[in-house]
Amino acid sequence: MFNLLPKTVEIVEVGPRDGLQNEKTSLTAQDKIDFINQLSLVGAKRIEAGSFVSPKWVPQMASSDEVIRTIKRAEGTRYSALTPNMKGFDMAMEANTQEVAVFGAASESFSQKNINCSIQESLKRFAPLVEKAKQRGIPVRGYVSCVLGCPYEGDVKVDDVVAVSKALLEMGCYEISLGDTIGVGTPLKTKALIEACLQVIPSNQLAVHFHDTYGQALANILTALQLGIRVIDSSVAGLGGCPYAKGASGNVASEDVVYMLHNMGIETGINLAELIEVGNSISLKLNRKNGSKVGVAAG
Ligand SMILES: CC(C)(COP(=O)([O-])OP(=O)([O-])OC[C@H]1O[C@@H](n2cnc3c(N)ncnc32)[C@H](O)[C@@H]1OP(=O)([O-])[O-])[C@@H](O)C(=O)NCCC(=O)NCCSC(=O)C[C@@](C)(O)CC(=O)[O-]
Repeated sequence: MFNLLPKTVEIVEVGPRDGLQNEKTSLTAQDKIDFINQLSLVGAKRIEAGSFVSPKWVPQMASSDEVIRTIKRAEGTRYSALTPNMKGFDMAMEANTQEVAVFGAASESFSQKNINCSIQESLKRFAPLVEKAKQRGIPVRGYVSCVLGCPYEGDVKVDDVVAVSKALLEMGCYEISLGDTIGVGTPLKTKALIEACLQVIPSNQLAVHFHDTYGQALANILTALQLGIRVIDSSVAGLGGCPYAKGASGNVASEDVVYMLHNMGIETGINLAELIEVGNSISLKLNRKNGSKVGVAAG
């Protein structure tokens, strides 16, 4: 039944960005630096460390510059940041960011609410950014939001997701992360979506990014694994959500994903016991309930 399962999976820890961007308590730059350093120490190999977006739109990410400059970079770990436009990209480069991500959407309304432009305009905005990144040897990840539903439009067509994903790939993004922004996806819909994306994107260039609003994320991740996906985004303690997707809960908790994978014999390079400690401590710092079932169960 599970004959396609891999020996290893890459976890992209998005807690310091997707997690913190939607928390009511804004952390100091030093708190964020400590948090990211702890994630590096537990063995996270890919960490989304910040976001160079307008501080008027997302004040929680305002200190990304200082954070990325100051974190202690572990050997073999990649630290990335979101960059919606050239201004963000230039700021990311000044902070010596190793990898950046552009973020588009498969829904027009979400694109407008999130980055204040249409899908086509966003692609036009990203193209010179990706070109500049290529010239500097900076890898660019491409996010597509609302792949399984939109907070403003409801159902989203699979063809629309495929079209934006293909455009980002052809532009030069090395990996496309499919975002179930409001966590409405279920396994059969996930399967149909990934199968359609695999028609135009090789499995080693696809990642999945599930929010856990309806408790479906692990089932969807298992579905993605069986279809050959090997890169999973998650957020320690299930932090966060998207400020422009009302009602969206946090990402699937990293602890829950790592627990599932390790117990299926799939390696992540992450020390689960230490990750649980990081999840408990950041939850305390943010004065919120730990959103990881594994974190809570392990105490
Ligand atoms: C994209 C913009 C900037 C357009 O915002 P805009 O207002 O259309 O931009 P603008 O070019 O007209 O500039 C307006 C002001 O913003 C400044 N500005 C312009 N660009 C930047 C920048 N990069 N960094 C800092 N400042 C910037 C610019 O300098 C100017 O400053 P002012 O003259 O008013 O003082 C805005 O809409 C924005 O910042 N949006 C960010 C939204 C966001 O961060 N959303 C959350 C991340 S996406 C997400 O969570 C989904 C994901 C990725 O996780 C996957 C999933 O789950 O689906």
